[in-house]
Amino acid sequence: MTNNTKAPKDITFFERFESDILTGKKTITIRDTAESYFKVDSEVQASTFEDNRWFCALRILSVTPINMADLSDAHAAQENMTLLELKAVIGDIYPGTTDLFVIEFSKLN
Ligand SMILES: CC(=O)Nc1cc[nH]c(=O)n1
Repeated sequence: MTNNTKAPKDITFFERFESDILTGKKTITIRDTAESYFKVDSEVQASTFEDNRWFCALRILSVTPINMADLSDAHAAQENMTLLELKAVIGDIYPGTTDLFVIEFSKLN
């Protein structure tokens, strides 16, 4: 039997976000549809994108669709950025993409 359900246990972050996650300053990540499949309440292992180095486990608290235009100061605060910085970062990572997902998490260890 083939199971095509995606149930990934891992998520990668750019190294520059690692310390903010470990210190609890960054509690969301904004991803495109390709990375919107995380299950609420699941535990995922966080590694660096650059060298795939594990740095912590996370609990997924919510996965919420959002349009780029609706990103707010509250989202920026959860990313430890200004809204201007957040929109620039997301625009760099996902150029031309407006359909996004806010993935809220808590650090487990
Ligand atoms: C590797 C990668 O895409 N990392 C991202 C993307 C968006 N937000 C974030 O916190 N980290």
